Amino acid sequence: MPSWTLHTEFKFDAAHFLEGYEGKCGRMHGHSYKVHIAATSNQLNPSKYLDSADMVCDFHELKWAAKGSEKGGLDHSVLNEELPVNPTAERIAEFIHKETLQRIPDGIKLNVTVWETENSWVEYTDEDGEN
Ligand SMILES: Nc1nc2c(c(=O)[nH]1)N=C([C@H](O)[C@H](O)COP(=O)(O)OP(=O)(O)OP(=O)(O)O)CN2
Ligand SMILES: [Zn+2]
Repeated sequence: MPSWTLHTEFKFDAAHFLEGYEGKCGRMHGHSYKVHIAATSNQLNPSKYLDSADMVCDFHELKWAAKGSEKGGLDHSVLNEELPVNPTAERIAEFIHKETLQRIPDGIKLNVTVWETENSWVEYTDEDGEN
C-alpha cells in the first residue's frame, strides 16, 4: 500500500503557567514553542484550494496554530486561556493533535512534537486518533 508522510515545522510565542506547580513554572512566563507535525496517509485528497486528489492535506491546514489567537491560532496567546487543561508541553501537543485532526481529511495519522525549550520536547500520537 502506498504511503505519504508530510513534515512541517512552525513556531509560535505564548505565555503560560502550570497550575499547581510548586516552582518557577507555576508563575506566568513565556516560551517560543517549536512544533513539528508529521501527517501520514495511504491516499491523496483534494483540499480547499485544489479540487484534484493530489495532496495528503494542505500544509497550511497543519499550521493553523502558528496564527495569532484572534485568527484561531496560538501565537501571542495565554495558553491557560486557550486550552481546557493545564498547558504542559504534553497537553499542548495533545491539543494541537486533536485540533489539527478536525481541520484535515479523514484517514490521516498525525504525530505532533512540541519543543518548549531548545532542549526539552515531547512527541504525541494516538493510535486510535485517525479521523
Ligand atoms: N514534563 C514536563 N515538565 C515540565 C514542563 C512540561 O510542560 N512538561 N514544563 C515546565 C515549565 O513550563 C518550564 O518553563 C520548562 O522550562 P525548563 O525545561 O525548566 O527550561 P529552562 O530553560 O527554564 O531550564 P532550566 O534548566 O531550568 O534553566 C517544567 N517542566
Ligand atoms: Zn513553561
